[in-house]
Amino acid sequence: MTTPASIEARHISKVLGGHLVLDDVSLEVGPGETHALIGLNGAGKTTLMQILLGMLKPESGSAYLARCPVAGPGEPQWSRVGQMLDTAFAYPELTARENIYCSARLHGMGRRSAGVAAQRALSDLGLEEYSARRAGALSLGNRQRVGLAAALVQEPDLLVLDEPTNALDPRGVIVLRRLLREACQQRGASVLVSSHHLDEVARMADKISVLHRGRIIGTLRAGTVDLERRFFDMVLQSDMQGQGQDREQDR
Ligand SMILES: Nc1ncnc2c1ncn2[C@@H]1O[C@H](COP(=O)(O)OP(=O)(O)OP(=O)(O)O)[C@@H](O)[C@H]1O
Repeated sequence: MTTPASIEARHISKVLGGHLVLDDVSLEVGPGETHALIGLNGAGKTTLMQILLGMLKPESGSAYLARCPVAGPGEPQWSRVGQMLDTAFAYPELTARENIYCSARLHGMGRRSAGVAAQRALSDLGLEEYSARRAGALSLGNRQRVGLAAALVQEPDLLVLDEPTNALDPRGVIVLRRLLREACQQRGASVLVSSHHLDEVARMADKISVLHRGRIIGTLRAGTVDLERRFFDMVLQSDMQGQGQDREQDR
């Protein structure tokens, strides 16, 4: 029996370029849950996602996917994981369909089922008319759609998506929101997304964590009114506390 989906960071700290970019970060995304990570540029969102996906090692703390440590013995079942980090990755020389098909194969699907799944993913993301076009010749938004189709093609139940909507048009945003909702409802997926768009996050996520200067400084409920103001209040308060502590240390 497969373990229920979950994504977990436990007390993760990370130093990059001599700076502490993640400081004791913990969060958990349960099965059937969409959790959004919001924060200003440079807050540490991508770094945290890279650690959760085993692409970077933390200085301390641990990451778990479906309760399995990401580093160490008993690695997670990577076929259950769909991810898209930073700008959507696609082999520029391959067509949209070939990119998505490759992703399905790399996630362990057989030839026939990968072909069927790639066709479905192309259709889900509204990419059919571009299916035979080289990824390198697509617009930014359509390349992001290819990246998302490649992340979703094998119907993963562990999804880590870094700013998945930043190049999408409003129709694409609605489509992605529906696909993520279906993943949660139909296969109990755990979804972690980062975004700068608070109103969009409010529609997509069950829970919102605010990451600021490498620390989780609070959580917001998706239904909260005036999310933007609450976000900035939280950031400002954290900065003021930080300045107060600096002055104490200077004495
Ligand atoms: N390879 C690296 N070497 C040194 N510093 C790095 C490296 N990668 C990231 N950083 C620094 O780590 C911090 C966190 O970066 P990260 O990309 O995780 O932030 P982010 O929240 O995803 O930002 P954005 O919203 O702009 O994408 C930043 O200060 C960044 O400059």
